[in-house]
Amino acid sequence: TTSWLHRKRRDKGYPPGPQPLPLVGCAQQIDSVRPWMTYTEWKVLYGDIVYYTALGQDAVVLNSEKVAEDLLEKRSSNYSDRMNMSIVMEFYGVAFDTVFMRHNDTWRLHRRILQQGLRREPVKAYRSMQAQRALELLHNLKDYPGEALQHFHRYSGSIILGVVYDHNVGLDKDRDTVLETVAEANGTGIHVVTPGTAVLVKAFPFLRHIPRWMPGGWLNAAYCKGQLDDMVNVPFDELKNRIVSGEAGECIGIDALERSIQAKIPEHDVRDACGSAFSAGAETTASALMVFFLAMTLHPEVQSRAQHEIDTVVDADRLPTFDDSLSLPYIEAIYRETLRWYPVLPLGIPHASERDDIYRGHQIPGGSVVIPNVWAMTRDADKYPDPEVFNPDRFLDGEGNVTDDECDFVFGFGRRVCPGRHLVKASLWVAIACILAELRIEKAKDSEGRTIEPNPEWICGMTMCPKPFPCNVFARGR
Ligand code: HEM
Repeated sequence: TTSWLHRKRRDKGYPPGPQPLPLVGCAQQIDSVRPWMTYTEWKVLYGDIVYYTALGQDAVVLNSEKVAEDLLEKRSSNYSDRMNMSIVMEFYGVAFDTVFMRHNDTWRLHRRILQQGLRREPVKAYRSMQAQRALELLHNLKDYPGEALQHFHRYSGSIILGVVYDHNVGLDKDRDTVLETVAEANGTGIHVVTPGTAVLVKAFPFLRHIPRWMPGGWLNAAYCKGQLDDMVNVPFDELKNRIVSGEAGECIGIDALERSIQAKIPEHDVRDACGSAFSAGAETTASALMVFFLAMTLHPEVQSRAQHEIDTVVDADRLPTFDDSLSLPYIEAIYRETLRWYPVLPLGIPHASERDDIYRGHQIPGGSVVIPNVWAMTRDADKYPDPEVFNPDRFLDGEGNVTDDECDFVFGFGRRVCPGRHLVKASLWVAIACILAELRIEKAKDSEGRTIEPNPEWICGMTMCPKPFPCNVFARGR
C-alpha cells in the first residue's frame, strides 16, 4: 500500500515529505506537543517546503521566510484562507473569531474594524494608559514575584479591555468581574481551538457531547460556547451601557459603533471583531512577557547592560516611556530577541489555500492547510548564528544601532498579518523597559543559600509559554 501511495503522490508532483501510513497519513509521525520540532526536522530531510497528509487533510509546511513570503504575501489572493473548522466554529462558539474566519466578506469587515483603531498612529493614544498599567505591573511583581504569569495576564488583558472597550480594570489587584469573565472564557476557548482538535472533532463529531466531568470533558461544546458567548457579550454590553449614560471614553469599540451606523454594518460584527482582539492578544502578550522574564533570570549580564543603558538615558526620577525607545537600542534589541528566542506562536496561525497552485515545480492542492514554521525561521543559523542562545546583540550593528531586522515574521504574513502588532510592541516594550529600570530579577536560592537553576519547561498548545519557575525580584532603587 505504501509504495502505491508513494507513487500516487509522486505522480501528483506534491512537494517532498514523509511517507504517509494508510488511513492516518502522517499524523503519528508528528510530535503532538511540539509539532514545530517535527516540521523543523523535516526541513533538514525534505527542504523549505514539505507536503504531508494527516487524517485526510493536505498540509504544506513552509520552513523558511522566503517561501512563506513567496506564497502567503506575494500570492495572498490564494493563501489567505483558514482551514475549514466549521464544526468547531459552530458548536464551540468560535464563529465570532476573526482569527479563524474563512477568507470572506465578514472577515474583510472585521479586519477593517480592527485595523482602523490598531494602526500605528491611533494606537499612540493609549500609551499613557499602557504606562499606568506598567506601573501596576511593577508593584505586583515586587509584591508577588512568584505570580509573574498572572501579573502578565492582568497586564495584557487590562490593556486590551481599555483599548477596545474603554473598560478600566481597577488598579492594585482589585478584582474585576469583566476581566475575570473574559479571561476565563478565553482560557477555555484556547484549549479547544487548535487545528488538532478541529481535525479530531471533525473525524469524531460525538466527542463534542462528552460530559464535562468525564476525561476529555474539555471537549464539551455547549460549555465552551456558553463561555465564549459571555466573552464577546459581557464587555460589549457594558460599553453600550456606558455609551447610553455618556461615560464612555475613546476606544476602538466606540469608533467602530459610530462608523457602523453610518456604514450600515451590523452591530454583531462590531461586537465580534472586538471580542477577537482579546482572544488573539491577551494570551500571546502575556506569554511573550514570560519569555522575557525567563531570559532575564537566566542572563544577569544582559540585565546589567540594559540597566546601564537606561540609567544613562532616563533620569532616575521617572520611568522610561515609549518615547525613549529610539535612545535605548539595547532595550529594543532585547524586545526583538524575546520575540525570536521563543516565539509565542511557533507555527503562526496556519493559513489555507483556496485553489490548486504550482510553486517551484510542485503542486499545492487547493484546500491545503499552509503552515508557516515560525520556529524554523527563528532557528535559521545563517541569519541567527547559535540560534538557541538568547543574544540581543544579533539585532545591533557594529555601531550599536538596531539593524533592519524587526523579526516581523513572528506576526504572520500577508493579508492575515497580526493587526495588533503596533499595540503589542508598545505594550511589550514599555513593560520590558520599566521592569529593567526598576527591578532586578535573580535566580531563586534554596534554604541553604544555593542558587536554584531554572529548568525551563513549556506550556505548549497553539501558543508556547514558559511554565512558572522560581526566581527572586528586588527593587533596584535607582
Ligand atoms: C506577542 C503578541 C502577539 C503575537 C506574537 C501575535 C501574532 C499573531 C500572528 C502570528 C497572527 C496570525 C497571522 C497570520 O495568519 O499570518 C495573528 C493574528 C491576529 N492577531 Fe496577533 N499577535 C499578538 C498580539 C495581538 C494583539 C494584542 C491583538 C489585538 C489587540 C492581536 C490581534 C490579532 C488578530 C485579530 C488576528 C487575526 C488576523 C486575521 O486572521 O486576519 N494580536 N497575531
